[in-house]
Amino acid sequence: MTAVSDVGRITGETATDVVEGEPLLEVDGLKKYFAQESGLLSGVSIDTSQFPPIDVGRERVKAVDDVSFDVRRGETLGLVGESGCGKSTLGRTILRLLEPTDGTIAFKGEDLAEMSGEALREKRAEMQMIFQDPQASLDPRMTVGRIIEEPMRAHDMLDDEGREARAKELLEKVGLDPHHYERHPHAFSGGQRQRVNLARALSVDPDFVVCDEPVSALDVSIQAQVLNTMDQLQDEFGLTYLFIAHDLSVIRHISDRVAVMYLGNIVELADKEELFENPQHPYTEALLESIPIPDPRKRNARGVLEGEVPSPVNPPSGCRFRTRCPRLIAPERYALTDEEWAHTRAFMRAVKRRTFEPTAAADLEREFFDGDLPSGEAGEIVADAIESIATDSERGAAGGTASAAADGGEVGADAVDWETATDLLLESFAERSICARERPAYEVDPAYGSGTHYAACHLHR
Ligand SMILES: Nc1ncnc2c1ncn2[C@@H]1O[C@H](COP(=O)(O)OP(=O)(O)OP(=O)(O)O)[C@@H](O)[C@H]1O
Repeated sequence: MTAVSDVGRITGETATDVVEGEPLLEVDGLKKYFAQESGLLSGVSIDTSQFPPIDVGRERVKAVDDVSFDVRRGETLGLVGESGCGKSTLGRTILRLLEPTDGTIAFKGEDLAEMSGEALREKRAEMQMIFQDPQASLDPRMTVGRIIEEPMRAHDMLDDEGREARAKELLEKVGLDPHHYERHPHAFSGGQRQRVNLARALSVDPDFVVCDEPVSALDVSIQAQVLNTMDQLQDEFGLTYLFIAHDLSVIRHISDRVAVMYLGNIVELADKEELFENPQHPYTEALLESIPIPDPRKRNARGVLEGEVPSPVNPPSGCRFRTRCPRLIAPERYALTDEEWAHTRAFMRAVKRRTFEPTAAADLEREFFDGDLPSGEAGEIVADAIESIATDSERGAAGGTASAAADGGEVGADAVDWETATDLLLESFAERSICARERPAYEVDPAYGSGTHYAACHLHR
């Protein structure tokens, strides 16, 4: 049970309106697009849903694109994903530090997305944010006492004396010496400064705190101490956390449930143990496999995420992870065996990334297909792709690749037509996969506990 300390009770209202375990925050269909000014031509996009259909100079960065989840009172929901996948934007949009493009953000049943002016200002006391860089977020000219009192002053809470008493009490609660009330931020270490930030966030007695990479800038040894303090404060103050981090070991330490974000979407959400022990999305699996393994003999077992995160301006259709996914699903039309598809997929990825030196067609067939191309239409497509890149093929004569034949019909490694092969393979296989056609959203049976396990992957269809 959560015990709310006296220092927490200054507004006379302690979120008793939402019972522990019930949703405190319900996010539905949330989008945050940024307009991005860009170069003359790169900025021209065609949007047939409007008139005129051409939109000049404005591209939209789809940082958060249709995200739905809830955060239950008293829990810590971890939010993890690679850099640039939209975690900070999601956290800030929820707190209305950024204007949402679409969707609802229900906090204790009231839609923050619709709120403005005084109503929103009042709500802000109930929701606070802690940022990554404790240095940058503390004004060096102010004493820590004043820094902690600032939000109380902004929300007209208590009188001068009351604020000072509360600031000193909070210093103690976050593990600092109340006598340091008059000190300036520079007198504190990084970990201590983050504790000052915690005290400041708690000063207005919030129910909900978005913590954006709060320990990423700290030494590993200090991280655990600050996380433990955050844990204690959560119990004592009855707090609910949305905890953003790219570091899975930090997420594992602090979270009750974990949401995994990729390119503006939540791709998996489950109880912590379920997510770590029974991951069901290939992106989550890849993230877990890329946790550094201390034992150097096991390093080769590490999975590595291939390629770059695509641009959020023009994200892939269907499942956003499909362009990097090692488990892309075969298009139904070819009726490939698992082995044929595994070979085809590996070949397609290798061609796309140009990870091999082209050789004779028979060598490529041996290397990628054990000398045995898939049967039927798929096999013909693969044979055509091989034809485009093999060093012994008659590309010019086949008429497929004019560039190869342009200099006297000499076909060598430099005339290899990677582009034709890549386009052919991607159009025939990747673009015809269900992964490219439909956005996945499934619930799977949990192996650990009984919590809901959401996995946005068509492997669960
Ligand atoms: N003000 C902005 N204008 C345009 N694009 C933005 C803006 N803020 C963020 N973005 C873009 O939105 C995407 C998501 O960024 P965001 O910072 O939310 O990701 P993140 O997962 O928090 O990454 P990091 O951990 O690196 O902060 C990125 O492509 C980023 O470049």
